[in-house]
This record gives sequence, C-alpha cells and structure tokens, in this order.
Amino acid sequence: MDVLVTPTPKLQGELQALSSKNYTTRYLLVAALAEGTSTIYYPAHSEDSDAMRRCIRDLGAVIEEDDEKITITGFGAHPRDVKELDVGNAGAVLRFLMAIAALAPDVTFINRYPDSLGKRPHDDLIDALGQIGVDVQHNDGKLPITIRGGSAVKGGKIQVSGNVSSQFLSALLFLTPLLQEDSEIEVLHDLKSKVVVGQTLEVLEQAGIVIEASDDLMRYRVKGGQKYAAKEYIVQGDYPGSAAVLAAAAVTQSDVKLHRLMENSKQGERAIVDVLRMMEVPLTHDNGVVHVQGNGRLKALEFDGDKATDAVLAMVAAAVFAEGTSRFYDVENLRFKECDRITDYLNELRKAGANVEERRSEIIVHGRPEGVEGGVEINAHYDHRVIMALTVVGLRAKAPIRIRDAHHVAKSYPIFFDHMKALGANVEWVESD
Ligand SMILES: O=C(O)C1=C[C@@H](OP(=O)(O)O)[C@@H](O)[C@H](O)C1
Ligand SMILES: C=C(OP(=O)(O)O)C(=O)O
Repeated sequence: MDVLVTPTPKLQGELQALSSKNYTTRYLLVAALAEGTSTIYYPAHSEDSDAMRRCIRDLGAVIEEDDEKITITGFGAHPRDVKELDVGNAGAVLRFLMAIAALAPDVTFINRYPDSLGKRPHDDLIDALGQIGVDVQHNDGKLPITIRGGSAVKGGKIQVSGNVSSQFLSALLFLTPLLQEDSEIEVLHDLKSKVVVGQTLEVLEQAGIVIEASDDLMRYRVKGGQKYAAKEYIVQGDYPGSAAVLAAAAVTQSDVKLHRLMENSKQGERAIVDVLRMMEVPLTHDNGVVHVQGNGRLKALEFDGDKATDAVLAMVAAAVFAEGTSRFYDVENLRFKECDRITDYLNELRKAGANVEERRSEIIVHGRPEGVEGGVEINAHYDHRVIMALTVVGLRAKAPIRIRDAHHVAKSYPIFFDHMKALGANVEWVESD
C-alpha cells in the first residue's frame, strides 16, 4: 500500500505515544530467559515486537496476552530445539537471538527481507560468538545464518567491535550471564549508539542480572551461572516513533500534545525535545507530556546524531524547513539500518525538493523555510523511519507526495498514519499500482 501525503498547514490534538519498541523487545527477551512467569504491561504491537513474540514462543516461551499486558513463562537457559527462526525485518531481534541461539543445538535464521535486513552485516557478532566456541554458518556475514551452540559454549574472554552497531554488544550481555563460566567482554574500536546499551543494562538489572560495567561502557565482567528473575515490567512511551510526530508538529502551525514521554527516560531519542527547543520551536515538556505549539519557524542547528540514532531522520526532516544550514554528525552507522539512511534517505529528500548533502558520516541540510516542491513519488526503501520522515516533509510541500510501500511503517509504528490523521494531517492510504 502507498500513502498520499497532501500539504497540511495545521495540526492539532492529543495522542498517547505508542509503547517503546526497544524496551518491549528487551522485556520480552528477559521474560523468556527467566524460568518463572513474568508480566509486561503495555507492550508494543508492531512487526518488530511481534517478531520477538513469535521467536521466543518458537524457542519455548509460553505466552498469554490481553489488551493491557502479556504474561510469559520463560524457558530459562534451555530453549526448545527449534530448527528455524523468522525475525522478519527486525535487526535488534535478530542480533539478540543470534546470541541466545548459542544455547540451542542448531538454529537457522531465515532471510525474508533480502533487500533490507538481508543486506545488513553481522560479522562483528559472528566473530565474537566464534571466540566462545559457537559455530556460525553465514552468507558472507549476512542472512541466512545458522548457529550451532549448546553445552560446549561456556563463556570466557570476548572482544567485540562496536563501530557498526551496539546490538552486538547488547546481544552478548543478554547471553553471557546464562553461560556456565564467567565472561569478560571488551568493546573494540568505538561504541556506536552507546545510549541504547544503557537501556540493555537497565533491563538486565531489573531482571536481577548483575553485570560490572566500566564507566565508558567499553568493558564488562559477567558472572556465569546467573538466573533471570521472573518480574513485572511496565513499558514506557517510545521516543523514536514520537520524534516523527513531534517533528510534524514543529514544521506546521500546531497545538499538539503527546503523552507518556518520560522526561528522565534512558532513550537517547528523547533528545528530539532538546533539538526542537534548540531549533526555537515553542514547546514544553512536563509530567510526561510534550506540548508543541509550532509556528512553522525553525532555526538550523548542529547535532551529534549518534546520541539519538533512531530520531535523526525526523530531526533532519524538521531541519529541511529551518532557516540556515544544519549539520548532523557522527551518523555513519545510519548506513547499516533498514536501508542506507544517508544515501537512500537523502535521495528521497532531494526528490521532494530538499537541499541536502552527504558526507561519509554526516548529513548537511540547507534549510528551505519557503517549503519544498513535492509532487513526487517516494521509495520507502523498506524503512519505517524514511516513511515517517518523508510524511513530515510532505506536510509542508507545495504539492502532494506519494510514499510507495508505506505499509512498512508497521515495522515499528503500525498506527502512525492513524495518529497523523487524528491530528488533522491529510494522509490517505492508496492501493499500489
Ligand atoms: O538495541 C536496540 O534495540 C537498538 C539499537 C540501535 O541500533 P544500532 O546499535 O545498530 O545503532 C537502534 O538503531 C535500533 O533501532 C534498536
Ligand atoms: C534500526 C532500527 O531497528 P533494527 O536495527 O532493530 O532493525 C529502527 O528501529 O530504526
């Protein structure tokens, strides 16, 4: 399905932010790794969180769900001997479960998105798992991937590169407490998306796991033979998805309130609020409610995008209409996401009429406060965040834009267009031809 975005000068209304994707995937996983029954309140519903639900069920977790909560009886350190897992297009789910598959005899992760997840590299995790005796068969570091683990995998010293994705380190942090022996993990090179590792450590601690981490998050000591506790968890609101809604409010005349966005969240993408403030967008953030009263005027800024990796595309979309030139730096790992979020995204922005430039690890935006031309068809590149960001741009284009295959928004935010409509955006689903 495609979506037609017709220019919309005003947005107004109140929404509940959807539930955090990254906390949902983590709570589902730690509940599955516990032996008792855990309860997760307000879990996210999206393709990625459904992928984690499906895979932990296949691995032996028993799941019951109603409108408010999900209860999970876990398999502890003993997943069922499943032959195949389908993670859809979910990178974090794949990487976390590649590590957990080391507890099973022989699991193959299939390749259902050859043009998206199928192109993403997993070499650093494959290499790290190899160091503790996991046999990994792969297609040049990519899917399909077969993991052969089992009782021979005991823990030990592991070095893992962090300069492509933090998910490889998070994956090892979920696995190593369950191994028989103690482990020491050292992160080599750099650690991208470092803030997300904070979310991993927070969830591990909530699940009763003890990990000694160095202050710079580059070294870890993990005792083996630990057990995940069965607990109750509450999922907070999602900043990465909300970033697109807030950016939409920022580029229009708006009066928009978004609830459930904790001020002290560990999600790096909460920086969307500070970034919009620095862009001089009128807003307040109190008691978990972000209230944007946009007047359509924004100022350019410079921002270290690695601090808020999944909100950068929304920030860039806002910068398209700012006065002056904005620069988002330290964003090279955006190239290894659902698509190349620098080259592919900027190509689509250019089509819509934005004035943008790319460097290897930077996005530069020469703002056009007068608006962009629009009147084009956008390729979604299988990327929910490209779809949401181009919607923001379409609201302030001079002619409608059509986003091809916009249904991929469901990877993280299936009701994004319902939410945008509720705020008054002129967005409608149209059959692809
Ligand atoms: O650990 C996680 O849940 C995630 C980590 C980040 O990936 P990278 O570490 O690859 O930047 C982020 O982009 C992704 O959406 C979710
Ligand atoms: C990159 C993302 O997810 P993942 O890496 O889990 O596919 C995302 O949600 O923007």
